[in-house]
Amino acid sequence: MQKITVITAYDFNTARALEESGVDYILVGDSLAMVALGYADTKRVSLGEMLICTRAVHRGAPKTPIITDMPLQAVSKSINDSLKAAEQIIKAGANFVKIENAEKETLKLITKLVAQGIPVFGHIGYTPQRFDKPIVVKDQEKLLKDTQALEYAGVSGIFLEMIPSQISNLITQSISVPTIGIGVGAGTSGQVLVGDDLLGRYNLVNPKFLRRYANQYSESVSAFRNFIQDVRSGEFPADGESY
Ligand SMILES: Nc1nc(=O)c2c([nH]1)NC[C@@H]1CN(c3ccc(C(=O)N[C@@H](CCC(=O)O)C(=O)O)cc3)CN21
Ligand SMILES: CC(C)C(=O)C(=O)O
Ligand SMILES: [Mg+2]
Repeated sequence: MQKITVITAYDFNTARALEESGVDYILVGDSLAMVALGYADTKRVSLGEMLICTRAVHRGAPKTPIITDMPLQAVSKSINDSLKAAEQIIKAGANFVKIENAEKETLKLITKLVAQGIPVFGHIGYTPQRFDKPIVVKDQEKLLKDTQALEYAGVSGIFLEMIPSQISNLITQSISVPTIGIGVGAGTSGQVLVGDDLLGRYNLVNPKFLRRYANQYSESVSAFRNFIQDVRSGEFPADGESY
């Protein structure tokens, strides 16, 4: 089977480029909290902010399946509020919601969402909404139990973040839904990276799992500097560049 590819996007123009690239899924990750909004972590992003980005991505990539993260603020309330939040995310253009961890309350929520026809991806291992800093999660027994519980709850697939590759392989072999890995080795059904990370556009984290395919941050700085220099020296605008 061909591997599944997932890349995050938070805005219209990045979504356009992703749709043209032929990626399998676009993830509107709550990583947008850090990457697009400048918060210190993913915990404080609001449902409203996730909705704005989901709508923008849907406009840019109307044909690509979109997965949107349920923000912590939408899952730490009553189950009814969480259900309403998920409905709003789907109305904004997402095809799936993704929810971190496999605790009892989370499994209950997933079961209800699936029963209402809202497809869900799970996310276990390092789950940033519940941890203060990145760690590798190694409790094989718990991870296997959690995956089975998520599959039973009806998830469409499971994101695995920062767990040892042997455990990730074991999980992938033991369930019938696809696994999407980040920092868990090559044995998963697919791989995900944050789009801004792989473009070299966001350089405030440097995880081992990150491969950079461009250096857009430094390219941006030098393009901005060139403009500034051209304006200051009178090189811009030239005669043909005005009305
Ligand atoms: N831009 C970005 N990329 C991501 O992959 C990402 C986010 N944001 N935000 C949400 C989570 C957080 N994730 C992260 C964030 C940082 C590291 C990281 O810097 N790891 C380093 C340092 C670990 C440490 O501080 O101890 C590493 O070497 O793995 C890993 C995963 C993955 N997700
Ligand atoms: C790192 C991926 C899996 C994610 O959850 C995000 O971008 O928020
Ligand atoms: Mg996330």
